[in-house]
Amino acid sequence: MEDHIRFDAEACTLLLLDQRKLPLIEETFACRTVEDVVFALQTMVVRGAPAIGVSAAYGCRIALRQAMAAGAYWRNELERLLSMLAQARPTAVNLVWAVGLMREAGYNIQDPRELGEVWLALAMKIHAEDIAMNKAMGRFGGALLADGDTVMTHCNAGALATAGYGTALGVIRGAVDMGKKISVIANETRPFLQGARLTAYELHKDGIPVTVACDNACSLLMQRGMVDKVVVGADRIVANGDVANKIGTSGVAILARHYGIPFYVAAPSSTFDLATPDGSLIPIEDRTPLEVTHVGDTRITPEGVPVFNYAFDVTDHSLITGIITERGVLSPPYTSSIAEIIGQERRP
Ligand SMILES: CSC[C@H]1O[C@H](OP(=O)(O)O)[C@H](O)[C@@H]1O
Repeated sequence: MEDHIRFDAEACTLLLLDQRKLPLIEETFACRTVEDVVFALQTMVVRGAPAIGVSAAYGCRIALRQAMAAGAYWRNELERLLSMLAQARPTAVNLVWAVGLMREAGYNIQDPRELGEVWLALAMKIHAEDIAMNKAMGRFGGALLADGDTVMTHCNAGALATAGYGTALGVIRGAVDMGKKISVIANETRPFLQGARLTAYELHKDGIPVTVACDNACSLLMQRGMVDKVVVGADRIVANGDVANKIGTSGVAILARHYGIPFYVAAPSSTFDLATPDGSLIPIEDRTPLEVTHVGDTRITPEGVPVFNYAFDVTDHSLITGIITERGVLSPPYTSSIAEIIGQERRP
């Protein structure tokens, strides 16, 4: 599934497999303007921190084409569009990371046509690098799983959340590629159901045994010894190793600690935010109540009753057994291992 994000350079159009409609309908959503890309990000046509970053990189190229219609004022218009793009979703640091890389690459280029070529090449490099990083994580993380393990995961940190192969699911694919028999428990992950709809879709297509579990079953499954390890993705990992990930992740981590089950996070270096010292400062996205009040088009809560719909929570670094990256597996104390391994900044 390395083609769910495609860019038609001639038409300057971003083509996305519409994840709102999976697993029942496979349909492409076309983004011809920055407004289309922002819509796709905010409504989760495309979602997942690395996939958000790759889509935003192509979104910058679209912004440039759009800005050139402003003639002599194209730079001002471009900056307005880039700012709109960078603010589409607040938690996954990959979004501002990608837009920042594009801005940096184009800082001194005066000719918009030259800038367009530079930005297209960089977006394609970010795209290819993400897949390569995921496969490296698969090798490092796959070695941590044992033949016969049942691995719980939360949300979707697979090919659909990245440019391809996946982070948490990349670790599972890496172990399978090593010849290990791995079964997966996919927490359904209300309210958007990334686990039930997307992780189950990916792994079933790959022939990897997967069972969908209600989020509420987590403790029972662990208590009964049905979970050997937990591997999840991340949207932002900060300097002390605190991790922002899909709502419910911190609860899974607390339960894993209680039952003595190793809890791993898999994420590329582009998901780290070393400028933020700890998880209390990570912006947590507050999404539309409609995702909670409705399942599809069916209302399930009484009119007039308010709901919470925080999209992420923060897992304390003390609950994390290891952080799997493309540069190796980080161990506690994370403040020093992150500074040592991730702090050596490398550009794609
Ligand atoms: C490989 S990072 C995927 C990460 O992003 C998901 O959030 P969303 O579906 O809202 O974009 C979730 O936190 C996953 O772990």
